[in-house]
Amino acid sequence: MKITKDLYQGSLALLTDFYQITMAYAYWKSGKANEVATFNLFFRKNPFQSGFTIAAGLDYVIDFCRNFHFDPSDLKYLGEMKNKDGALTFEPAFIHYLEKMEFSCDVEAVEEGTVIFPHMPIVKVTGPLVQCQLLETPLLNIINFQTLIATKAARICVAAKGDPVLEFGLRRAQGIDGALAASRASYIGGCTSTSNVMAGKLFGIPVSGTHAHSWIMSFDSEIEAFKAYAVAFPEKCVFLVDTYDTINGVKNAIEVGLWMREQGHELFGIRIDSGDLAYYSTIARKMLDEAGFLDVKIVASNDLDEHIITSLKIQEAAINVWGVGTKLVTAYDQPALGAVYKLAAIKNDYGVWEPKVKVSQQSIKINIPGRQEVVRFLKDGKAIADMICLEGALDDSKEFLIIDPNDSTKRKKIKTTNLEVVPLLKTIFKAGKKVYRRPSIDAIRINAQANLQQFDKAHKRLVNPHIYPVGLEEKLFEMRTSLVLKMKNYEGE
Ligand SMILES: Nc1ncnc2c1ncn2[C@@H]1O[C@H](COP(=O)(O)OP(=O)(O)OP(=O)(O)O)[C@@H](O)[C@H]1O
Ligand SMILES: O=P(O)(O)OC[C@H]1O[C@H](OP(=O)(O)OP(=O)(O)O)[C@H](O)[C@@H]1O
Ligand SMILES: O=C(O)c1cccnc1
Ligand SMILES: [Mg+2]
Repeated sequence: MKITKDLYQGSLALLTDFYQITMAYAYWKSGKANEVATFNLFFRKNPFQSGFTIAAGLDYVIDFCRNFHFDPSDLKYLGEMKNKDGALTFEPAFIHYLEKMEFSCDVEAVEEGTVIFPHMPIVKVTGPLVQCQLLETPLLNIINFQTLIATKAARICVAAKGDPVLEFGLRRAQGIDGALAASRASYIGGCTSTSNVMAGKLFGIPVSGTHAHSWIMSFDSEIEAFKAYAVAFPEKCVFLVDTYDTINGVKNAIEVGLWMREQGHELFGIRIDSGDLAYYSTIARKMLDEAGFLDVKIVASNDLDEHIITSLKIQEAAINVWGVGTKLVTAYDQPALGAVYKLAAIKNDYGVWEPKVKVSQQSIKINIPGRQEVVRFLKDGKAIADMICLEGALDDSKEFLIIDPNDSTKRKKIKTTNLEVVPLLKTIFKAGKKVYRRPSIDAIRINAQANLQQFDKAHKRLVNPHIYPVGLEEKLFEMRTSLVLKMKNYEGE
């Protein structure tokens, strides 16, 4: 069994819900497969009651689209599929059609590391209806998870106030790919390194780590264990001090630190992994300082998240580095983002785009119809509002009224004079050809930090953040309202 060896290489086309294939077949059979459509990928609520979200996963989406094709083994599997009555599920001519299918869509997307908000298209796919449809599930699978984890990591880093955050999640992550994708997204969100060596190799993320309790337990004494570790790693050596008795462990770390100093080496840090982290870190700091180890770092771990880190900061815990695993990579308090992928427009026989809407009893679930753009308005480098508008709206006017999609009484006037207007959607594929240069993972991480800098700290507050204004441009709002009313009448409500 090959586990991840072939992942992201060759065909991943069957990594989709069966209904995408059945729809593809039915589109093909009814002659609709090549109608041109636009789908938008967006989410409806920031995760973790956060005031912001960090986009991640586009690099996987690019790989997925570039490799989009059906392998002979995929075609065989689908071609041999039978209904209960024994008849083939898909006609051979459809299997042949899939064999010849080449990715030919336009893709626009928000770059990874960008701060994003509910309702805005994060990925916009335009192309043959059948291809757009087949992309729904894999695109959601990729973007939902990585965006969720990048956001969790960013929140943890906000709590850590600039201290390094080491991602330690592999052992508790959701399987192999969950772990790899989580390490990548955590780094984008601001973590300093991962403990996952494979993620280090695959994505070029720095790897780092300390040692486990088992290392200490395998020796007759803690001192012996520390010394042996220092011999193996005289630089950047971190001792785990809580195997038997934390205060005694710190004493032993100091003793071995002095011994290292005699050999011309400096102890880098200690790690505390249990007990009251505020209490023990404060005592450890005092002991280390008094022994002349002012630069020795104190690493803390053990079920940390943004809220415990905030609490430890308030308690003035003497912690310099945070090791965070389970609650980061599993997005413990909200395990899914809930982004969706909805049809927004179809080109009619006359080549004119027709907006499409899905009506719902819950107004938050009504999608935004039509071909859209998203822009961010910056004033003196600070983000003041985002606008979702119909394509071309920015060419027509310098003044806009934006309206909250969920509450039409919330409105804001924007005059673009003196504002920087930043379009958020970048062209990634044009007619199936990649036109976007993929940034390095470090550039993406820097982009996330730079993006977060543009937002007032009120939006980054971890609890009850101030809601950042994102509105529909007036004409789009009105078009949406009238389309919803029309569709409701049509359905006789
Ligand atoms: N001063 C503190 N303020 C708030 N939370 C803390 C503080 N110190 C530790 N914590 C958190 O409290 C929880 C303690 O968990 P738990 O009681 O399971 O661990 P422990 O008994 O200290 O360690 P272990 O079970 O690993 O030996 C952890 O989530 C930890 O991060
Ligand atoms: O707590 P997390 O945020 O997931 O960070 C990773 C944890 O993994 C390690 O121990 P492990 O949990 O395997 O054993 P322990 O519970 O005995 O410390 C490490 O010492 C941390 O406690
Ligand atoms: O390197 C560490 O200290 C580490 C790695 C994984 C999990 N817990 C701790
Ligand atoms: Mg643990």
